[in-house]
Amino acid sequence: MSVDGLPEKFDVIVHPAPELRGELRAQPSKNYTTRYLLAAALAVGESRVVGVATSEDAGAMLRCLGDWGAGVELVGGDAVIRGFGASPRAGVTLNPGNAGAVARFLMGVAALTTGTEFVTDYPDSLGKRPQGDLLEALSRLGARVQSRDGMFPVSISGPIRGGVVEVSAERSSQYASALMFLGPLLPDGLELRLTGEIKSHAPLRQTLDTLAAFGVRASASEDLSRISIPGGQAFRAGRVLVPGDYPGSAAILAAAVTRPGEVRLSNLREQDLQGEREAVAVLREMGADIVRDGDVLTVRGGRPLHGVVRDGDGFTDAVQALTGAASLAGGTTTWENVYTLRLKECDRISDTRRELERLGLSVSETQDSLTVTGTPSLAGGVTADGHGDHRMIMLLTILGLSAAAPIRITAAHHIRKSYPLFFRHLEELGARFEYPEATRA
Ligand SMILES: O=C(O)C1=C[C@@H](OP(=O)(O)O)[C@@H](O)[C@H](O)C1
Ligand SMILES: C=C(OP(=O)(O)O)C(=O)O
Repeated sequence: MSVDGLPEKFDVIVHPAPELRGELRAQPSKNYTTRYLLAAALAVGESRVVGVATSEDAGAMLRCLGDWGAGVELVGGDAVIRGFGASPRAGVTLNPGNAGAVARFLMGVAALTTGTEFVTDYPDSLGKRPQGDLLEALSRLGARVQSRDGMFPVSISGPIRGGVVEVSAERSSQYASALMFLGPLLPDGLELRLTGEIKSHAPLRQTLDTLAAFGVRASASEDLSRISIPGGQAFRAGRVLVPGDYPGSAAILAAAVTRPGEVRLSNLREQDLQGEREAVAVLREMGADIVRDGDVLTVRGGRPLHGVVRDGDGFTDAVQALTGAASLAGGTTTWENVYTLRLKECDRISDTRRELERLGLSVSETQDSLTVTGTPSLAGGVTADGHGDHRMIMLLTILGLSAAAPIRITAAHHIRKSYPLFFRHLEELGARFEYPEATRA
């Protein structure tokens, strides 16, 4: 039984919510869960990752680390990891499911082994996402690499010594993060040169933060184009606490600002490297009433909102949620510099335009931007395609709560990739859902 108690595969019917009211604790951060679990496995000895996420991506990381030889035990809400240090088991086939960051981080570390295979049971999602930039960097460092045109399935064989290497950061920051986990364990370390226009700076800083939390030395230029990681280091086992998750909470906040009522969301620390923290400022700029008291945000919903023009790259995983608010706001919103959204679980620019148009909204796109003109009176009464993408499902749910008639979202169980309790949390606030059998995989 999954943590949400819902069927294995389901569509969701989202009923209009007259108001949202109540208190929630933000779920554990996706990005810190994946990082802390990996760093714990790269340490020798026992680490405790306190309050890990229960999502599919967290499960994928735990499963792969276990397959590589780490001891993995879930104790209450914590993960106790006995690490394999610099010696993950060779000759293993890993399946990271649909988890992009997990897949990329593990592919970097695979250069420590004399051979690791990567497969996915999500050929239409992770299987279509590009891995070439990372594979090229590993290959230039001397690893033997095979792939299907830079995509899954992939095989990587080391060992390698390290040194100076360029890696493109134009399509994803995850390639550079992957090398940052590998670098300290190589004899010669890594001098990373990030090429192209660097995207997603925030997750790179979260990786640096994680290395520091595990006693690993690394230094970076201010613009992150040069990252220097001395070799021959060890990750130091210890105890780390996973902070609250801003990307998933952005969806709760967007739902709360667009309905009448009052919602308190705790466990969201103010000083945090998650870029999606900016969702709070963006919603305020749109006219939302959100007040912070320490780690608690209080939203008084139902205020009229207006559109904004923003560079979305700094809060990439909150763009879908904020598009939910923008779709219900007066005027037009544009997210600029969001090309990388095309390379996520679905094409979050074109697929979003299609779904919003199906709901009667006026939307346009360029190669690297998305523009939506909002409406305070959404008709609903349609079936929308969740595109197997948790963040698309969050966006459509936000709209369903405000539409005049219910919206059905296909294959809504994919919410579990990052936020298994999303519907349950909204139910606690008064929302109403039905969970009929899924009409697609
Ligand atoms: O490093 C990470 O944990 C992540 C980096 C981001 O990806 P990109 O760097 O591809 O934008 C983000 O979208 C993803 O959900 C998690
Ligand atoms: C894009 C995402 O995840 P990943 O790249 O880790 O699959 C996300 O969480 O929205």
